[in-house]
Amino acid sequence: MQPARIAPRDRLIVALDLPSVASAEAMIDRLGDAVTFYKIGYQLGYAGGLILAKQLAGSGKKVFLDLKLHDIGNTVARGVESVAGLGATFLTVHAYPQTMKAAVEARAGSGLKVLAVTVLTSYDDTDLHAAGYRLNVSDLVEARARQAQALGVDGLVSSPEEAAALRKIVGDQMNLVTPGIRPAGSASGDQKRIMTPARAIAAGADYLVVGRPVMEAADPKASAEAIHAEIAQALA
Ligand SMILES: O=c1ccn([C@@H]2O[C@H](COP(=O)(O)O)[C@@H](O)[C@H]2O)c(=O)[nH]1
Repeated sequence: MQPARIAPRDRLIVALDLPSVASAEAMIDRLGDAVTFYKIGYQLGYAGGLILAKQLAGSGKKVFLDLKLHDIGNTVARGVESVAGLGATFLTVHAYPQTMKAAVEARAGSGLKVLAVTVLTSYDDTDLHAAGYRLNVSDLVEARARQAQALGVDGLVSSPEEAAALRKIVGDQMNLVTPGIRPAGSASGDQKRIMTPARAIAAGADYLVVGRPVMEAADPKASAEAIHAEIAQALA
């Protein structure tokens, strides 16, 4: 079920959820060769992180820009064109048809892959209903995955809880990228749909996104290496 094309150590994507480029650079130094793939989201992106993203990509690390774009199609397309020049591997957009269509068209010819965020991993059914949706999480994730696939989106962001069902729907052509990863004993924080690294890989996730369990660890490098070991064991 797991695509052989992904190097095992690239399956861990560490979220650089930090307040400044200086703190991110210190963390990258500390993590060294334990991390090959970094995610930059709102916190660091709005604090100079897009320049860091370009430098990281230029230095041989892989970069996931988790910008979760959602706007009118023209604005999304122009934004994606700008992001395509940064050398990132992945960019997120919210899984709305106009947004996904614009992003896919705008990334054509670049190396950038567009990921659609299906339903945020901090949401459960109650949260979705409070936001005005009638569907439950699993049905909305699946409906959005089908739309994303039909529109040519490169991958999906979901909880690992949905990974097995999504694999059946989209096969192995779309990347399944899963936040909501919590090694045994880690605090869940605001995440509501979580799994351990080993269970997420066994469920069919391609990439595991991990932030606080690494960023807040006493020894972040040891934490990342422990996740790699769990991934390797699950793949064996
Ligand atoms: O549905 C989603 C989409 C994105 N994220 C991002 O992943 C990391 C998770 O961080 P943790 O500290 O491991 O919870 C964070 O940057 C989110 O913005 C997500 O959690 N869920």
